[in-house]
Amino acid sequence: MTTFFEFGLTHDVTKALSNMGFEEATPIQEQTIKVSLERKDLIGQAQTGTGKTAAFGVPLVEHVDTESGDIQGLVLAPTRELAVQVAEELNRIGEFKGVQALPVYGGQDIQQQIKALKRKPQIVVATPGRFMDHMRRKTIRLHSINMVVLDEADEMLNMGFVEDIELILGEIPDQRQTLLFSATMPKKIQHLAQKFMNDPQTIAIKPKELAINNIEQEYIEVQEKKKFDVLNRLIDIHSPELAIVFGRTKRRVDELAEGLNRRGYSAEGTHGDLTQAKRDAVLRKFKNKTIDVLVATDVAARGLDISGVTHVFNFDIPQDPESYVHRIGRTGRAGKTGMAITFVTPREITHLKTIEEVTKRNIPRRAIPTFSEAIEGQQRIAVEKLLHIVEHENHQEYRVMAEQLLDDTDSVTLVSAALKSLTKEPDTTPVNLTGEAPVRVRKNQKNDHKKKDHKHRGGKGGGRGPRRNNERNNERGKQRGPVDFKKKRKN
Ligand SMILES: Nc1ncnc2c1ncn2[C@@H]1O[C@H](COP(=O)(O)OP(=O)(O)OP(=O)(O)O)[C@@H](O)[C@H]1O
Ligand SMILES: [Mg+2]
Repeated sequence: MTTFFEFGLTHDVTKALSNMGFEEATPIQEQTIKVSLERKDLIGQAQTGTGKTAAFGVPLVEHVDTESGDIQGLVLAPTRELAVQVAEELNRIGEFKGVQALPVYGGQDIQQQIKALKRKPQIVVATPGRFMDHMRRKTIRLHSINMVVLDEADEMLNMGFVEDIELILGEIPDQRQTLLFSATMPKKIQHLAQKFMNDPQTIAIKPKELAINNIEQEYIEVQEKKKFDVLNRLIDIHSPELAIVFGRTKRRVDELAEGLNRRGYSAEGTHGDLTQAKRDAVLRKFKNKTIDVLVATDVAARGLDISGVTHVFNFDIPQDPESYVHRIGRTGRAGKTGMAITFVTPREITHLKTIEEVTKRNIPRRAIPTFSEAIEGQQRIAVEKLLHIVEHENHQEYRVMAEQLLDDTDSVTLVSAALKSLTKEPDTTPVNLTGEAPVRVRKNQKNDHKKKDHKHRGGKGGGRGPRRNNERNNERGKQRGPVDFKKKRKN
C-alpha cells in the first residue's frame, strides 16, 4: 500500500487529501500518479468507484502554477453533472494550494460562465459542446493549457463528441500532457490516443471481471407489463438506503418516477430534456436523501459518485455491456458493497448473455419476488424501527398510556397493532406504463464483442445500432453549432 506521502507531493496537497480522508492510494492512483507527475501521457483504466478522479486530480492540481492566473488544466467530461462533481473534487484537492477549478457546461447561462472565467480559474472542467462554444466566442484562453484529461473518453465518443474533442485537442498547444481515464476502454479509443497523445503508457488495473466484485449482481426474467410491480416488491424487500432505477427513455423515466410517487415512494426522475436547474435540484435532493429513489436515463450512468447508493435497478436492460458496467458501478463504490438487479424480458435473454460474456461474469437468476415476500420485507423494517426505539430512544412519556392500554387489551394484540401501523403495506394503486420494445441484439454485436472490438457503437459514421434514439445523442445534438476550426494537431 502506498500512502500519498510517498509521491513527494507538496504539503498543501497531502494536507487536502488527508482532510478528504484519503490516506492510502487506491491501485489506479498508486500506479498512475507517479507517471503523471513526470508529465507523461497515459491511459488509465480501472473499475468503477476506484478513485480515478483523484488519480488525475492530484497531478493536475500539483502541476498548477498558482502564480499564474492562466488556465493550465482542462478536463473534458461527458455530462454536466459529472463536470460539476469533478470540479468539486479538484477544488477540494486544491483547497490549500489555492487552485480553482471551474465547471463549464451547457444549460448554464453563458454570460455567467464568461464572468466566472474572468475570475481566473486555473483548471476548467467542461462538457465538450460548451467548451467549443467558448472557443468560438474566444472567451476561453487555450495557450497556456499544459494538461488535458479526458474523463470517460469512450462515452464522449459514444455521444458523438469525437469531432469536438478532436477540434479542441487540435487547438491546445502540442507541448501538453494528455491523460485519458475510464472504467471501460473499447478499441476505438486507440485512434484518438494515437492521434492526440504522445506515446501514452496504458495502465490498466484489471481484475478478472470488468465490473466490480463488491456488487452483488442478479437478474430477474419478467414480462414488460409486470416490471413495475416487481420493482415495487424489490424496493419493499430490500429497502435500499438510496436506489437508482435506470430506464431506457425519457418517457420511461418520467412515467416511472410518477408511478413510484403514486405508490408512495419518494422518487424523482432526471434526463437530458429537463432544464439544468431541475436536473441539479433532483440530484441535490437525492444526495441529501430528501428522495430515496433516483430514476434516470444513462445520463446518470457515468462517473457519478453518490454515497449511500445501495441498490441499482436496471428497469430496462442497458443497450450495451459498457453501459451495464457503468450503471451498476453507481453502487459498491470506494470499497462499499452494493446490489444490482437487472430486469430482462424473455426476448432479451440473448442480450443478457452478451453482457455476461463481455463482463466475464455469470449473473445469477433470481425468481420474481412474491407479494408476501414484499410484505415480510416491510414487516421486518417495522420490527427494526420498533426495536430501535426500544433500545435507543426515550419512550418514557408513553409508559402511562401503554399501561392503560394493557388494562383492556393483551400485549400481543397491542404490539401487533403497533407493527401494523408501522408497516408500509404494498400499495396497489393502478399504474400503467407505456410499453417499451425489447432491446434488440444486432446481428454482429456478439461477435464484435468477442473480437473485443466495439466499432458498431461508434460515434459519427460508425454503426449506430439501436442507440440512435437514445438520450446521449440528443445531448450532443443540442450542443452542436457551426465549427470553423481547421487546425489539427500533427503527430
Ligand atoms: N485514496 C482514497 N482513499 C479513500 N477514498 C477514496 C480514495 N480515492 C477515491 N476515494 C473515494 O472513492 C469514491 C470513488 O472515486 P471516483 O469517483 O474517483 O471513482 P472512479 O474510479 O472515477 O469511478 P467511475 O468509473 O464510476 O467514474 C469517491 O467517493 C472518492 O472520494
Ligand atoms: Mg470517474
